[in-house]
Amino acid sequence: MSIVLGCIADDLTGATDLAMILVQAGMKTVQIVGMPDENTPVPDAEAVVVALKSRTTNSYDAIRMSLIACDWLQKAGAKQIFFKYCSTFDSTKEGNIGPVTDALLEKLGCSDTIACPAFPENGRTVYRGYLFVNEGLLSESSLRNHPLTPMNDPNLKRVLAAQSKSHITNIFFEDVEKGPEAISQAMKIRVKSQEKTVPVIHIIDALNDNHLQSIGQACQGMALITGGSALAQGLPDNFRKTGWLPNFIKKASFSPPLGSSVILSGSCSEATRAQVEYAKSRIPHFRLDAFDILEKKPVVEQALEWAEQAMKADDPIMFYSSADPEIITRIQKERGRVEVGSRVEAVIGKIAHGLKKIGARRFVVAGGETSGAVIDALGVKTMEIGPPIDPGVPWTISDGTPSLALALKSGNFGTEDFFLKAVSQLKKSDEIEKERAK
Ligand SMILES: Nc1ncnc2c1ncn2[C@@H]1O[C@H](COP(=O)(O)OP(=O)(O)OP(=O)(O)O)[C@@H](O)[C@H]1O
Ligand SMILES: O=C(O)[C@@H](O)C(=O)CO
Repeated sequence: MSIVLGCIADDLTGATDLAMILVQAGMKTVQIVGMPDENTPVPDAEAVVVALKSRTTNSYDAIRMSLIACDWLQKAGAKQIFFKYCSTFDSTKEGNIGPVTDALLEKLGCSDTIACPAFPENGRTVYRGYLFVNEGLLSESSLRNHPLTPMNDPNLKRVLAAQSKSHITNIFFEDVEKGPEAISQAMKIRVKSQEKTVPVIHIIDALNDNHLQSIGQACQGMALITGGSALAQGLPDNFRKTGWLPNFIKKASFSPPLGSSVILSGSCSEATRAQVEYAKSRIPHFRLDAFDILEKKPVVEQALEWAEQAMKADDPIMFYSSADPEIITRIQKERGRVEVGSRVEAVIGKIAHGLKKIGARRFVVAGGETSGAVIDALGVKTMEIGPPIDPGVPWTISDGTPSLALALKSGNFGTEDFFLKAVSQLKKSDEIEKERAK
């Protein structure tokens, strides 16, 4: 088996989201955590997703990491590179979506690429170049209060033009609706009519999965594509047409390790806060106070002491630092956004490490940055993708001994009962396994 599609994701939960969509579309997919190097074995897979932590780093580092990942994927045989970012286009004024796309365009020698964050199943659609979250504009959604990447402008052309040296164009819904041929044609016209000698990035409208399928088909043979995970659903068929991918889909097996279940939430999104509230009234929980963390109180020790007792019962337990926007704004004003974020992440990582030592084997983590910190602390290098819990969030199993079951949830994904649903999904699979073994 050789790699056909090489993906670079700018955060961990986004990578898992993409890997799940590729698996569902029939590609054997492995996720590599962090930058691969010459010692990283090429997995036996058709698609590889490299999960970086480059969404909120400085642009220099984001470019450097993405180019190294791209190089590795190309050497491993990838015929197309997919730069995956958030379906809500999470980025700062400086980047990193624009700078990384520019650098990849240059490296791959492309005249153009596309940018399409749409993820209709999760309510993200693009119409006339404006990004919508459910029924409203991006800038009216809770993403305007994101602690690291507040999104206040829904006009993707404007947002990307501020970050990128490329020429930004739009391909509107009317062309997309007509299908792959019309989309390809529209892209060609825009590249031809471009007077400057810079590459072109086409922001493409997409309101539903049919549109994404058409866009995927129109991208056949394009060396670089960029967008949200849902864009991937249209790609495997291109590879089947060229014979790079078999026409049958093999179902992968999934056997999660046994052990205690823990929930770690560092996401402060609206969806996660509702999920935390839901779980709080049902399972033992421990609040991580960001002010205590900044004052260097022994939060990790206290949390683990509590966990040793709480884990004696069979219930999952939850740790959360998730807080309301007013509290976040206050602490960030006092101590700086980056400082607060990284200190809280470090503490959650240490707690995860301690929990593994005392028997936790099933981790549900909320938040992309938080998941990155947890995975680092747990020493996970690769992950195999298992069954979906909710759109965009699968169970996964890590490499290494002991192996761990991990559900890494993007901040805004999942239903209100997500945490408990994820845990009971594995319990059900344990019961089925027990029955089978009888
Ligand atoms: N109480 C708190 N006060 C200030 N910052 C916090 C607090 N709790 C968590 N944080 C920080 O907020 C950030 C949340 O980002 P994270 O990526 O984990 O979640 P998210 O943005 O909701 O998820 P995603 O990136 O998947 O959309 C992290 O850096 C985390 O450390
Ligand atoms: O695309 C999304 O919304 C997610 O995969 C993600 O990246 C959130 O951090």
